[in-house]
Amino acid sequence: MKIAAVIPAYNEEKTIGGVLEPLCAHELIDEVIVISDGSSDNTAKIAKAYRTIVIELEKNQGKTNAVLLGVKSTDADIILMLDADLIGLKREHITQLIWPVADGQADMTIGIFKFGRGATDFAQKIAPFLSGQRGVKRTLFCKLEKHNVQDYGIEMALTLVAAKEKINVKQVYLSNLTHVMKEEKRGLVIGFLSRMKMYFDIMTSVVKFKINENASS
Ligand SMILES: O=c1ccn([C@@H]2O[C@H](COP(=O)(O)OP(=O)(O)O)[C@@H](O)[C@H]2O)c(=O)[nH]1
Ligand SMILES: O=C(O)[C@@H](COP(=O)(O)O)O[C@H]1O[C@H](CO)[C@@H](O)[C@H](O)[C@H]1O
Repeated sequence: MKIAAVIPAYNEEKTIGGVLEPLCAHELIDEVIVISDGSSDNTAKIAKAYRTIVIELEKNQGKTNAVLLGVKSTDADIILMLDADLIGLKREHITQLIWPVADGQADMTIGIFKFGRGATDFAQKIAPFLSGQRGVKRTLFCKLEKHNVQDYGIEMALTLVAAKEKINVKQVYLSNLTHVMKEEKRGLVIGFLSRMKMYFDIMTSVVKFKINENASS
């Protein structure tokens, strides 16, 4: 059974090294694929210094496209999805996300921050289905194709497909892990506007899913 980590990264030079360090050292991970999504900083350069495959997109294509390109580039049976802006990623978090899927206890894991930072813990407590930290059986990605998901819609779409297919989903708590929030990366105004765009992408993904389901029933 082959396991690949897929890391979408858009201008994450400050944090990507801290994600790749434990990932590349983990014995259960066969491949680490970084998709630099039109980054204009040193994200790709830093990623290349590790045991990784780096796909460099010339233009920004959005998180969903970046992840799906990464999945298409590997024949791994299990995909570990991780964001490149995590702070505090440890070996045990990686094991927690992949082991239930590798061991057949679950088809997808969803990682929830706990004891990281108040704001990011709270966001994941109220919307665990949005988390970008997941172990996912490859077959689940095939079921996404007809939904034409874009930008920040991928996690919501995976969650909806999993519920529809009644597949086994396991939530795992990732202690002392957090990420850099949009407002911290881009400033309050642009960060807030990016957050609103993200919610729009998520809603669009729900609407597309419902329309497709109604059309095929
Ligand atoms: O157009 C984008 C936006 C985000 N990301 C990556 O997707 C992950 C999750 O993004 P996040 O929720 O942190 O959003 P952001 O704060 O980057 O908008 C991070 O690794 C980003 O670098 C990406 O590859 N392309
Ligand atoms: O936690 C959240 O509310 C959002 C927004 O994250 P930021 O705090 O703006 O980095 O991020 C989560 O949801 C996104 C959409 O599903 C995912 O792409 C992120 O990976 C996830 O962390």
